[in-house]
Amino acid sequence: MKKILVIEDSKTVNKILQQVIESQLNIPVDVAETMAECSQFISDNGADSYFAAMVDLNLPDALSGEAAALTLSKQIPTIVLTADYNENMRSKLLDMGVVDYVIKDSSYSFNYAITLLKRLLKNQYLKILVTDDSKVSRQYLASLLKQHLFQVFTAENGVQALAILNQEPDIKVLLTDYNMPEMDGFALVKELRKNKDKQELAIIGISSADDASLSARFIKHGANDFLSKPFIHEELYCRVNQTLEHIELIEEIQDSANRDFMTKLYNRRYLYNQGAALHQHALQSGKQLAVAIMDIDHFKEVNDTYGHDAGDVVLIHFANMLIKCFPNGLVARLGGEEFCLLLPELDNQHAAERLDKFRQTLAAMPIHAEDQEIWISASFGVTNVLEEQLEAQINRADKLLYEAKNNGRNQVFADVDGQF
Ligand SMILES: Nc1nc2c(ncn2[C@@H]2O[C@H](COP(=O)(O)OP(=O)(O)OP(=O)(O)O)[C@@H](O)[C@H]2O)c(=O)[nH]1
Repeated sequence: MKKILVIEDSKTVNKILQQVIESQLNIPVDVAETMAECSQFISDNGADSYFAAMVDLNLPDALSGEAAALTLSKQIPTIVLTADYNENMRSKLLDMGVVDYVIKDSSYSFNYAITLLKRLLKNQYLKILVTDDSKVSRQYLASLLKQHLFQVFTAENGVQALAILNQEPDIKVLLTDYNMPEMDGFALVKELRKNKDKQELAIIGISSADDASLSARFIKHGANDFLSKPFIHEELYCRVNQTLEHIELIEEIQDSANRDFMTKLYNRRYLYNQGAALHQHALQSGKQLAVAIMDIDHFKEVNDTYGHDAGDVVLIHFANMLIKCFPNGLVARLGGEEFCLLLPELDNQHAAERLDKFRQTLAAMPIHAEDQEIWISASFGVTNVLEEQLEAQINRADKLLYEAKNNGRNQVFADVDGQF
């Protein structure tokens, strides 16, 4: 795992940074108090072993930012820590290619530094497309975005941009100029908004034209935001980061609305929405879809014997085991101690065998809760008879579960011609 290199002569500051980075980001930290130590770390471990560096601008043996110049020369993304701020220093640092600078004037500064690192960690997996007919602007934008570790693609006009977006459908942000040959920025946004909403693809319009109405027109065509040329580095980063944070926040809200708060499994609503798509796909493609319903046996007794909190631990344990054993399945908590599992492209014989293995593993080891050992078992019903609607198939699996319960519990009932 790559590390963070902190170069800071104040023991208090480097201790705080190390502790916060390791606890919040779970990333190991090397601390150097001088430029000489920093050099040593890099030559001992290799620049490649560092994900980023946080560098104090004034060190005892490097009074004017030489340590930051060193880490930048080794291609280590660098965040500068400084005690004071002036305009001259700001533009000098940004021209050097630092990711950003943090002014050490309050405890909030450390939060800001950690937020920056979190952003960089996410950016390395995010794809951005820059569309501009001017080669200079395109390359300039691309190089600024690469400093923040984005995966950057470039296009010369709207037509090329559409082709790239077709090949790379997970591009998350498009930065587009307005005036371009073949297809301008408005036409591009209009075309894209036919099937990609603001969540799926964020669009930031850019133009140097002196028309003040461009920003509003870009947004009315469906852009998320707008940037006027010329802009300073920080404005670009702020706009891109703010747009991404907005999208990520909505994704978080959507995700929590789709999940059961306690087990973190998907909830009934998500299962019916997402499962319906899997079910339709199976119907149309003639592929298999196994649907299982499962229920912990005598769960009321677990609550009555060990308490409700221990019951919660059992439910979480059961959910985690399901996720671990069926990583490719859609797992949901239907409510109480009842769960549902959808296994695409699996015939019922195999689905039943895998569930039976899960059943045996579950029954073979105790769960530790409230200083006690709790032994549980569960019953299962599973069917791959594709009914017209998913709900009907779930009901069918539920009936098989009912039979498993009536037959003595701790067993799997499948409907492969009743042969399992
Ligand atoms: N701890 C805990 N208990 C819950 C939760 N949701 C439901 N329950 C309990 O789950 C128990 C379900 O009991 P029953 O429906 O009688 O079923 P059972 O005891 O598992 O019996 P069988 O299903 O017939 O084997 C009830 O006691 C509920 O209070 C929860 O979120 N946490």
